[in-house]
Amino acid sequence: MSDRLRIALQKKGRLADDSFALLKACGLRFAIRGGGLLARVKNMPIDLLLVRDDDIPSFVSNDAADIGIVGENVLVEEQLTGELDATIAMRLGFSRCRLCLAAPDGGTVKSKTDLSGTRIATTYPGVTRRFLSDSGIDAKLVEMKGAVELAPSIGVAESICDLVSSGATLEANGLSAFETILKSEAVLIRSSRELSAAKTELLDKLLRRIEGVIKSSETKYIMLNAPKSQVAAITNLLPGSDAPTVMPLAGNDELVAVQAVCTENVFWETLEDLKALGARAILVLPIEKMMS
Ligand SMILES: Nc1ncnc2c1ncn2[C@@H]1O[C@H](COP(=O)(O)OP(=O)(O)OP(=O)(O)O)[C@@H](O)[C@H]1O
Ligand SMILES: O=P(O)(O)OC[C@H]1O[C@H](OP(=O)(O)OP(=O)(O)O)[C@H](O)[C@@H]1O
Ligand SMILES: [Mg+2]
Repeated sequence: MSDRLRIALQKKGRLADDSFALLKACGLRFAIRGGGLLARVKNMPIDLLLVRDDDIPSFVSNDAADIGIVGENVLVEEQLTGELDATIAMRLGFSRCRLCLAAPDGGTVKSKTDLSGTRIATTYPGVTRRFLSDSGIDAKLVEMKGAVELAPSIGVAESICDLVSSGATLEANGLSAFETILKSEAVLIRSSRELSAAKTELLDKLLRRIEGVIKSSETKYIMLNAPKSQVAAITNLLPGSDAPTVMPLAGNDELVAVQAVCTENVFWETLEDLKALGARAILVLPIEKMMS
């Protein structure tokens, strides 16, 4: 293989846009067009292999790609159902969802204790089978390729094991989740193969940049004016900031300016609490890049 680092990515779907955006935020310049399988990064020796998400773990395992971005659910399923040399190098925090057991509202299956002797429809036989065996439940799996939420209404299973995010799909089909068997997010995977020195250096650089992008997306710069008497209480409320800068305001003896880097999410509730303590002119600013 050439010395260009090859990254397997989902071409289109729930992972694709955030994967492309993450790599672009890391400074990779590329364009995804038409039906091409390979996109070349213009400013770094990196190629993007654009494929169906299910193929990503095996491509990484079989050396068709050096690394890949895939849902943890797909990685774990492939680890359980095949011989796979691919493990998580970094968690990426997007495409969060959970693999859940769900059954029709008002039906006979209400919890995992009702599953014995029933049929469960799923596209994740490996993870579902592991859960059943760990829980000592003897149920039959009905493997499907998609549209699993329809299985109970067409009479092929009493419950399903499928991905849930907002819960809208379950609700639209009159189903309720009663057990989460796997929590998932997008992950960057690699094999145990040793990479060339050049690729290792490039991968390390990419991983550090991804870390920086994830950290800066959670980090905000907060600026506000506060009554002097409330500075201690106000700085206590700033999420994940340890040393705020406190400065005098020209021509004002009662108020001071407070500025801090918050390393945790700043929610509307925090701003409301700050305001209740007398903070004014509160600004929350994004941080574009970070490196410590
Ligand atoms: N509703 C959701 N919300 C957030 N993430 C999700 C959701 N559904 C799935 N995912 C995550 O995104 C991954 C890809 O989902 P998608 O629906 O695009 O897969 P797919 O239809 O199998 O795509 P492909 O055509 O590449 O095979 C899933 O494996 C999961 O990790
Ligand atoms: O809880 P929700 O927010 O409704 O999300 C869950 C749905 O999302 C995924 O399917 P997707 O919409 O990607 O379509 P697909 O079934 O064609 O993969 C998943 O397979 C569920 O069906
Ligand atoms: Mg798929």
